[in-house]
Amino acid sequence: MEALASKKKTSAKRIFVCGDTVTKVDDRLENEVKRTVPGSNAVCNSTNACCPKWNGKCCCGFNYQLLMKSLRKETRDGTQKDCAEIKQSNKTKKETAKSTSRSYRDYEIKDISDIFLQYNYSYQNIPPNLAHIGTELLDAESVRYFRDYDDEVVFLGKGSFGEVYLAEMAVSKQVVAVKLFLDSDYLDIISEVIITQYLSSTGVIPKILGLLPTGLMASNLSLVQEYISGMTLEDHLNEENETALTAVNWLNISLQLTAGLQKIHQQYVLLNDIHEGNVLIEQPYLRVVYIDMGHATFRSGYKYKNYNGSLYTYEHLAPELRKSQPGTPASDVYSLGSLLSRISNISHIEELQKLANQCLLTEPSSRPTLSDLTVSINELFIKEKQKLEQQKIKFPGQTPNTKEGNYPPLIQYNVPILGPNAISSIENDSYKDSAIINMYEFLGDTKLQIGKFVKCNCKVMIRSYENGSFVRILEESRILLHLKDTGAVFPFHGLLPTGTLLDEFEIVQSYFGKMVSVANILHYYPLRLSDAEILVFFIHVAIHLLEIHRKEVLLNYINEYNIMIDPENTKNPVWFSDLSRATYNEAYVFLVHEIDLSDFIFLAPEVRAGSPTSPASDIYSLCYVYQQVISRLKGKTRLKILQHCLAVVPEARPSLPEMIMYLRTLAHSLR
Ligand SMILES: Nc1ncnc2c1ncn2[C@@H]1O[C@H](COP(=O)(O)OP(=O)(O)OP(=O)(O)O)[C@@H](O)[C@H]1O
Repeated sequence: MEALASKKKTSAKRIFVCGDTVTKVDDRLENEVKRTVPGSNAVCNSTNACCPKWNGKCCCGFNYQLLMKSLRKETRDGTQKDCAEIKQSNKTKKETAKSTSRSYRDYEIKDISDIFLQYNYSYQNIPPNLAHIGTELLDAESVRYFRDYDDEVVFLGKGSFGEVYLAEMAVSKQVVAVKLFLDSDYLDIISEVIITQYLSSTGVIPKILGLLPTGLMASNLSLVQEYISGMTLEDHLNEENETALTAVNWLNISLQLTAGLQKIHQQYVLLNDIHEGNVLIEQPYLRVVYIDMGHATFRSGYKYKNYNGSLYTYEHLAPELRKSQPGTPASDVYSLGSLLSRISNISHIEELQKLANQCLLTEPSSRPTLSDLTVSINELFIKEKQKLEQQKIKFPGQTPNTKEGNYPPLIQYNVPILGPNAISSIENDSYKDSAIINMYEFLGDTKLQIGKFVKCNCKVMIRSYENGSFVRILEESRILLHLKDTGAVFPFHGLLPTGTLLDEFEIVQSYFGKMVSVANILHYYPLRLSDAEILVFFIHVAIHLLEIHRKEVLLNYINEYNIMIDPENTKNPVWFSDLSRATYNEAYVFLVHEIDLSDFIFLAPEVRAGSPTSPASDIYSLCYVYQQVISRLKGKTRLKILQHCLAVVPEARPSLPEMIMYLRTLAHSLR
């Protein structure tokens, strides 16, 4: 008992039990290699050039594994004790953890660059090999393992080659997952690391922060990666966990799986081992991330060896892989098909099963390409999106007595079409207006210009969409007319034709020169605003949003760039400027796979996960802007963010009247 207690005490102090360097073993390795292969370099000239899986490059002409084995044997007693603490705690975890253990490590590789080309994956920008890819070697102190109440390191999961622990970077405090490789070959580890690093830019795998030596042997390494907070796809598919995911969520996941794999293949990488345990679904946004590049190959096909016939039991692998034939992009498509099939079972989306069946065809050339598959799943997603968007929205404050259709249908609003001479240009470079530039930079496919409306000799803002559809432009115009009396949007003057096509229309609205966006305020004027001024401004914004919701409109796209302020107008100082995604009495579903979710952090989590928008999702976005403003008020009284305002569960967020009341009380207390 006493011995146990004292052991605990030591372990609590020694957070970095696995933090020694590899110098010692590298020195020994170097000497040994120099002795065995005169003229060669110990861990290869460039570590990257060593691995057979990097396009078949192997620079070391000696039996590396044999050497490592003998070194390991020699040093076993001394060096391998370094990770004793973590391994000890693993022992217990091993018994409880669900093992996805697979023992088909033996493989051969075959260059298949030409096959990637046949799949229309461009050869441009694909390096000949990955010899240039490097990964930072971290020192022990840079990573701190989290410990639970029992002082055990926090275990995240286990695979056949490693165990994964929760930690944080000591300086940045970024939470990370540390994969401790167990009984893995040094070259395999480096291969996994290099391919993971190479794929970093795709955004569909966890980012690598570096490699952490965890003992004296070269293979005593841990991979430090971005922590993905969520469950594996396997957990979601496990019916015991009765998932709350809806059909649109599942289609979102399927789309990300397909588009994500396509991004990986576009880099000439095959994963060769796609299964439910190797996909993480980040909560609450349902971002799909492929983990475990342990079998991934660059420019090459993977050929599993099948000494004892056990490969036949791995049903997620394509038949050609199970027959020990080399893999191609179609082999990954087969494994993807087995995921889609399971998703279709649980979500009851029959059309998805049809697509999965095509992926699961025995003949690789009969399986669909990933681009065809993305198009087909996208069609299913859009069908589901339309169904959801047509559901009537329940706005808070609407009682059973509230009359249905309080307001006229949008079609009743007549949209004026302006003549060719309605707008004259403004000479003095008005496009340099900072607010406009600021909005312009953010809007991407939207163009904003300023002109003079001849009829009233006043400044107007002209908005055009690069890929706009007439139906959408018309709807936005009618919503602007519908909201006219709220004062929450810039007065709408009409549509300006710019070409001969129906989609070529620009929206003309009033423009008040002195206004700035909240983003401008944040970037240029943060210290000029007092807490009280900030509060007054947010009370105005919240009241405007309430008026908009009362008119049964959702904005669906509130961020710091499209809330405009006129500091000199005390009566009505704020406007919402972008109604390109606003809906009247309907929800909006974002095409999640088409947008870079990291740019849309102001959207409510459920919306980023593919669910329809709601009054609560507008409130989330508003609070997000509010939080942005107050968090940048350095050196001032920090106004507390409204409790639950950014809650993950929409029902937990306050209503707008509650928010307004809270902000007013706060403003009152500051007087
Ligand atoms: N970046 C991460 N963030 C959070 N959890 C992770 C992360 N990476 C891995 N995990 C957890 O650890 C488990 C094992 O990781 P991983 O699949 O990489 O190990 P492995 O030994 O290579 O597995 P396999 O047997 O599939 O080859 C995963 O199932 C997951 O639960």
